[in-house]
Amino acid sequence: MIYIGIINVSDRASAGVYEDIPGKAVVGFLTEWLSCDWQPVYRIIPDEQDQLEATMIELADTEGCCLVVTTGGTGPALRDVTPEATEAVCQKMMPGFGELMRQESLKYVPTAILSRQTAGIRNQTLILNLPGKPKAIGQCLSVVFPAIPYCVDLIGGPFLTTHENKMAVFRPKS
Ligand SMILES: Nc1ncnc2c1ncn2[C@@H]1O[C@H](COP(=O)(O)OP(=O)(O)OP(=O)(O)O)[C@@H](O)[C@H]1O
Ligand SMILES: Nc1nc2c(c(=O)[nH]1)N[C@H]1C(S)=C(S)[C@@H](COP(=O)(O)O)O[C@H]1N2
Repeated sequence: MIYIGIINVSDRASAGVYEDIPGKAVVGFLTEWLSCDWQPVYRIIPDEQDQLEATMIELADTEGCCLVVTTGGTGPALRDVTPEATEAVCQKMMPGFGELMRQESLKYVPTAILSRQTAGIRNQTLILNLPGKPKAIGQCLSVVFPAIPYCVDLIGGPFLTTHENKMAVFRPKS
């Protein structure tokens, strides 16, 4: 089975003040796009760096997720520590993901540059940050997703397939 982790990083969602709209949106897009069998491994946690690092490590190392998507905690506010946690648990950073998502988000909001969203590799897991705004989820995930299956191939993960009419992915011919 292919496992994909989804972590909603939000003080308010973890306290039950918000319904977890961003996390559910990630599951919704992946369900629409992926044609392979997969299962979500789902967590909602507060913006606490230690807890976030421990959760990323658990989903990558123990649950065996090939991809972990976080939502929220990427901004400049004091409690926003998702990029720091991502960097702390990854051996390799993948700055192109953040660059492309910010460029795309700028088409929608001038505050796109306030997100420090990034991505990185922990062993055989790609960890990807999305902003917490529900609308940002699809805008950001759809623009980077075409490169994700090949990235997962390159780190020795499972072969992710998609419905071509919903989400066309790109794998260079070897
Ligand atoms: N379920 C939701 N419903 C409506 N808006 C949401 C929801 N989740 C997040 N947002 C919006 O996205 C913004 C950023 O979300 P994020 O989860 O990073 O929260 P935050 O601003 O860090 O606040 P906190 O961590 O205290 O909950 C929120 O300020 C809010 O405007
Ligand atoms: N596509 C998109 N990107 C976005 C936004 C948005 O509404 N749509 N909001 C921005 C704002 S206002 C902030 S503060 C940062 C960080 O959001 P986060 O703390 O919820 O991760 O994301 C930015 N990126």
